[in-house]
Amino acid sequence: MQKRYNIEEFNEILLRRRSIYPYQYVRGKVIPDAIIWQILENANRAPNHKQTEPWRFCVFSGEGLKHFGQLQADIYREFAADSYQQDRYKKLIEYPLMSSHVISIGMKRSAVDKLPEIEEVEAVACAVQNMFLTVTAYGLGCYWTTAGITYFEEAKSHFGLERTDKLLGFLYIGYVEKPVTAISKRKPIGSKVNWIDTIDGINRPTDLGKYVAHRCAF
Ligand SMILES: Cc1cc2nc3c(=O)[nH]c(=O)nc-3n(C[C@H](O)[C@H](O)[C@H](O)COP(=O)(O)O)c2cc1C
Repeated sequence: MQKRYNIEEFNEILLRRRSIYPYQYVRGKVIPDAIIWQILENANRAPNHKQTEPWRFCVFSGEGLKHFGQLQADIYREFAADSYQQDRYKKLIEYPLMSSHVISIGMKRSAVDKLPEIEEVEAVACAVQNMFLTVTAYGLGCYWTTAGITYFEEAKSHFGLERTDKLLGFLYIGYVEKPVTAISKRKPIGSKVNWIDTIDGINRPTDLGKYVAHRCAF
């Protein structure tokens, strides 16, 4: 039999995972490298079709946060064209400085003949969720942003990515100033699930959503 884990604790980590933003972090409080490496190790355990391991990360910490902030602001100013906004430029410099670490999230495309691109993107998203849950389990905060320069072709090379690769955003991480206790708003899972257990394939109404909501209400 497979090893059993503490499922209540695991469900609690999932339930409590929230996007927590840099203005909610304790400024200047630095997460130890060992924890950041564990977060990265857990990313590396994500499922991936054809074992391409497409996730690529650049970690920015310490003075590197200043470098990253200025870099993304400069790229934004140079290439944003008509969508340029001065307050966005300022935020791109300031947000990294409120964080302990920023990690760029990249997809390295290696299986052009073997896999549709979306499957390599999906594998990276699984890696990010592993990071998110690890951050939550450590009692830290993070959020994934695709704002700013994420989809700028010109940004890729600064994060070790080439033309066929994709920049998928940035994970900002920090110690949380004031605990976030509210759980995330979601419509019931029952409203998004068809459950078929009849030979004729006819869906029957299910109270699964209610069941899950009830189980999580502790
Ligand atoms: C791929 C992706 C990109 C996101 N980009 C942004 C973003 O650019 N700015 C932002 O404020 N939040 C961003 N978020 C966070 C979502 O807004 C957040 O997950 C959502 O509001 C639900 O809140 P929760 O994560 O606390 O459950 C992003 C989330 C994902 C998955």
